[in-house]
Amino acid sequence: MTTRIGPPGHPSPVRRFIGEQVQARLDADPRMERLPTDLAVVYRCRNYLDAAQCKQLVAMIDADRRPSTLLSDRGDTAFRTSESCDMDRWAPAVRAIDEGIAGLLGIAPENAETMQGQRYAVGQHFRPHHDYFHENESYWPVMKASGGQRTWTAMIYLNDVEEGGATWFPQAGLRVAPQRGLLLAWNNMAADGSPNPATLHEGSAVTEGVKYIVTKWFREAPWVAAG
Ligand SMILES: O=C(O)CCC(=O)C(=O)O
Ligand SMILES: [Fe+2]
Repeated sequence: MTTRIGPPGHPSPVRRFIGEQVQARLDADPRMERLPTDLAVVYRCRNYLDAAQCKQLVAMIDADRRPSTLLSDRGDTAFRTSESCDMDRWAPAVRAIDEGIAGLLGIAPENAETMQGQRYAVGQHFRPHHDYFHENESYWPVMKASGGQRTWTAMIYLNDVEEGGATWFPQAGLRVAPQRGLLLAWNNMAADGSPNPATLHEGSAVTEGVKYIVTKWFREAPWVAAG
């Protein structure tokens, strides 16, 4: 999750295969639109969720939110200032959406971490980071044993935001403004299955209003919850 110097990982046939399979599936799905960059594989789907589904997830986030945490022990509390929560995977509404996203990507639902809800108030942000694990960080052995590398990310905006709150990929040159129901999905790996540094992204600060999202991170193998 950090932006340290040095290669974050190595090529991998398994991750390469997952990348190709999911990309082929999304290319064939008329709902999906590939965003214009050669540096990363990023798709958008407008109105993936309807207003009622979004409203229900927002209410669940509001009921359960607490200050967000970081995986890396960078000790920088200003890095991710939003609030977040694990969504209850057994709640019927969450379960249906979980399974829907896994089906959309064609990845086994077991490979996904628990869906995470996130809320940003005015001024809150998530500074530029990678969703993949840096394999030279101290947390890697634990992550490797619990499903391995994060391959694809899927996130959904649950509301329109008055101003700010875009998801910005500074290296890939993409900026996506929040829009209720819009799903964004990208491969955190490069074509050879190694972590792709150009997937660096931030949740820019909200300047007016509040922003709600849900995020799903898919592992290369079935995910085993820590603890
Ligand atoms: O809030 C955003 O737009 C990005 C969120 C994000 O990067 C994440 O949850 O990993
Ligand atoms: Fe992220």
